[in-house]
Formats: sequence, structure tokens, C-alpha cells
Amino acid sequence: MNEPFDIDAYIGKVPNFPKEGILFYDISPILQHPPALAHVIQKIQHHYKDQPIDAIAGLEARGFYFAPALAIAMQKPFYPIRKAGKLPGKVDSQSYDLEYGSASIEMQPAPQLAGKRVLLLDDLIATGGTLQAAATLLQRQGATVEDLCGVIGLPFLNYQESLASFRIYTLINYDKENL
Ligand SMILES: O=P(O)(O)OC[C@H]1O[C@H](OP(=O)(O)OP(=O)(O)O)[C@H](O)[C@@H]1O
Ligand SMILES: Nc1ncnc2[nH]cnc12
Repeated sequence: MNEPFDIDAYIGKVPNFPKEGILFYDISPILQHPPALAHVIQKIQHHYKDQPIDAIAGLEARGFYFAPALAIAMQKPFYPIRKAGKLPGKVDSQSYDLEYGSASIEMQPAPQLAGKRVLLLDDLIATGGTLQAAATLLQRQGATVEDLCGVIGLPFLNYQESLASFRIYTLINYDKENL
């Protein structure tokens, strides 16, 4: 891998979005620069190269920007976890709180994940509520979820505490900034 690569240069910072007082980290520029997206995927792939991972799961919507690309790179099946009401047929649901609201996510039954080691990926980890809810869904299927990955981490929102039982890997972390 070519190091160093300044991922920060490809992350927009948008004050007061989607609510007053929130500094929004926008990963869209990563997607619009193939070397940046390739770097992100390769870096995550490299981080997990010696870990026995059977499948990748990712969160709608922004987790979907990265997780299927990682699944192709790692040659593992991908399992989508979606916002409530989007997946057809029987689903399992879990609600959770966000930095700026609350929501509910769902996944389709996946009995084939029982006993499998799943890497759960999202674009950003803030309070950790989304990944905790997603891990709960996967664990209800019998999957083992030990590893969580976010392209961005906001440790000042204390995800390390809410996700204390997991290994967490983030590519870049941001401290709290004053608006
Ligand atoms: O660690 P948390 O406090 O749970 O926050 C992180 C989550 O918040 C954002 O998703 P959002 O719900 O805004 O939805 P989106 O991906 O559809 O934009 C982000 O993409 C993560 O999924
Ligand atoms: N500050 C933030 N920027 C982008 N996505 C987020 N999801 C939760 N908090 C966020």
C-alpha cells in the first residue's frame, strides 16, 4: 500500500447539518476520487487480512458506499442491514438512538450466519448506537460479531463505551470542534 494518504483531505466538514450544532463529516469526496476509495478499501482489507472473517455486513445508507466494495475485495458475502420498511418479507427489527435522532433498522433472516464471524462496517461511528443495534440483529441470527469498522470515528461521542465488548477499527478519528 502507498502510505501516507491523507484521507482527511477527502472528508467534507459541514457545520450545522442536519441540525444546528452538529458538524457533519461528509464522505462523498472519497467516493468521487477512485484512488481515495481504493485506499480506504485496501486499508480496511489489510487491517483484517489475518483475521478469520466469514461475511461482511453493512448499514444503509452510507455503510453501503463501502461494504460491498470491501466484500468484493475480501471475497466474502455481503449482508445488508436497512432502515425500517425497506426490506421485503419477514424481517427482524431493532431501534436505536442517534447523535441527531432515533431510528429502526432491519435485516432479513439469515440462518446461514449462525456460527459465522461477521465484520460489521459503516461510514462513521459516533455514539455507537447504530452499530450496537446492527450487531444485536446479527447476534440474533446466531452470528459472532467481534469486529466493527468505521471509516470515521468520533470518539468524543463515547462509542468506545457503548461498544466496549467489540474490537473497533477506524481509519481516521476527529475530536470535538467548536462551531
Ligand atoms: O454511531 P451512531 O451515533 O449510531 O451514528 C452513526 C450513524 O449515523 C449515520 O447514519 P444515519 O442514521 O444518519 O443514516 P444514513 O446512513 O442513511 O445517512 C452514519 O452513517 C452511521 O450509520
Ligand atoms: N457528525 C456526523 N457526521 C456525519 N454522519 C454522522 N452520523 C452521526 N453523526 C454524524
